[in-house]
Amino acid sequence: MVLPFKHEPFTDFTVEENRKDYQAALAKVKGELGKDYPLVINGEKIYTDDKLVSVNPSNKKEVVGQVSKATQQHIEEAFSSSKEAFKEWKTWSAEDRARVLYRAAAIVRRRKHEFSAWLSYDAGKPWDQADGDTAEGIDFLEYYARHMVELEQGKPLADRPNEDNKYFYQPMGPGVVIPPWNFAFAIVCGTTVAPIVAGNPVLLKPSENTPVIAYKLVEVLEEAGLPKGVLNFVPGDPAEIGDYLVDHKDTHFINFTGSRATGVRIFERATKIQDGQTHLKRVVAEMGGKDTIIVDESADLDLAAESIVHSAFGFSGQKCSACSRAVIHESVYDEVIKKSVELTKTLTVGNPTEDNVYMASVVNQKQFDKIKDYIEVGKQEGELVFGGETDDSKGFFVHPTIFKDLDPQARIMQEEIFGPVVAFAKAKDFDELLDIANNTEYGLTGAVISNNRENLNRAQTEFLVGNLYFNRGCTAAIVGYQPFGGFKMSGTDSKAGGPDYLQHFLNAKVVTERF
Ligand SMILES: NC(=O)c1ccc[n+]([C@@H]2O[C@H](COP(=O)([O-])OP(=O)(O)OC[C@H]3O[C@@H](n4cnc5c(N)ncnc54)[C@H](O)[C@@H]3O)[C@@H](O)[C@H]2O)c1
Ligand SMILES: N[C@@H](CCC=O)C(=O)O
Repeated sequence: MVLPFKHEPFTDFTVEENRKDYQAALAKVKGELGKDYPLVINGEKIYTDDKLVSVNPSNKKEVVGQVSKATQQHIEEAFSSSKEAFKEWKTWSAEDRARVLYRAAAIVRRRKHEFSAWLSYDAGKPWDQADGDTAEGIDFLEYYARHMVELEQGKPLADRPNEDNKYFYQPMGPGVVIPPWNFAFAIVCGTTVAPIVAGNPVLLKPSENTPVIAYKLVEVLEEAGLPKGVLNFVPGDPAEIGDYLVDHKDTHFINFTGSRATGVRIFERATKIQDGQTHLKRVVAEMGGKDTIIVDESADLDLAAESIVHSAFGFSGQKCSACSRAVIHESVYDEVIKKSVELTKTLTVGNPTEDNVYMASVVNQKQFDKIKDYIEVGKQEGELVFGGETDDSKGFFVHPTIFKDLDPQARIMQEEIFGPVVAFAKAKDFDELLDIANNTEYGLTGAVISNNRENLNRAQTEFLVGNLYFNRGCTAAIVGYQPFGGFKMSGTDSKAGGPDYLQHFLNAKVVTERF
């Protein structure tokens, strides 16, 4: 019997036994570091000489694994295998496809800390963040499986005398999944299994930063009974195979999550019809954010500081949902900054493959350098009130950093930093709080900390973001509870983990019969 969907509980690391279990998982994974991982095409494991090397971002000398790189020739083979696999896979009932996902969820659940430990190594995730990432992956498996079974019933239509109308969904064909590194299990898993459970074969090109944990998902799905060719694993250099995957005539959909620059490039390229292409490509592109928490004069100021600090610095701000702008009513501005600084002082920074720290390193040298540059920009544009330290001698460490007195048009108020940097700005009334919140090209998440119902009601329609939160932080959406996706240049508002998501990978069909 399949129980109703309920999200996977998080691990409480204040419990000694849970801490010990996590340390045991880290030790197990440490014993498996440095291995070689193959491409997987039509179920066949292919090792190439050219490799992506994944290192532990908190200890950059430690090699997590080496993953074979796919060439354009491998992509051709993967498309052939997908087209062949589609013939069978599309005939499976939704229940049978869903069972593969339920089984995969059970496998991951049994090995939950092990998956999270891989995330601590491959993506530099602190324990609670890794645990949340793995739990979200399990949720995507459980949620999309149930939802596809429901969707297979189609939707009701009006009927007339002597006429029967049916509305139902059919899979589209092979497509490409291109995820980011920052939810290296959850987003890879969700963006892959959604089109698969809908009946489509997938070519998965994981991020070059976190290919090892992506391979672990491929292993699990194979163990769960996914037929060969339905999921082809084609890691590689995006400069060599990115456009090739997107442009390919056999690509029916591109399920992309990542930066605005890459998303826009994919969106544009996908509109060009290639020789031999017989369909329009669908593009799901979930992109960056410049997310704001606004605090009015009626707010609980401790709650405001807690919401800002945890949304800004959880996983070192490397979430599309992270709070990078705090816009505060002038009457409570100084107090909220003071409380935020006090709370930030309590956060620990270290190596999550050794300790249960609040923050770890950022993902790589490129991100480290970029964030460091933004900290210098912030010093010119505003006043540094806390943090600013960086150290890349062993890992890519950036300490939590707070700036105040920013002009709303300042670069650090407008550009996505994707690091542990938050900028405070002041507003004179609720109109100005909302104006500043909306003055970016992004529209992903936001939060309002307020006890004024009129202000909350206004924000509901006037704060232009896909995911808006009242009296809590702006991160940590949960599958089935807060479907996720952004407005404006944050993306196509696909609402991952929600009731409209699978339709992005399905063709709706109407059949009418006259009697
Ligand atoms: N909106 C969301 O749901 C969401 C979720 C997570 C991350 N993000 C965003 O993702 C970004 C961070 O992730 P990232 O650094 O991996 O982003 P990125 O754009 O650099 O890379 C994302 C993916 O695109 C691939 N890629 C790069 N160039 C490509 C090309 N020319 N063609 C095809 N694929 C290409 C990469 O290899 C990777 O797999 C941030 O901007 C963050 O806000 C958004
Ligand atoms: N869904 C995640 C963010 C994903 C992007 O990085 C959240 O809600 O915090």
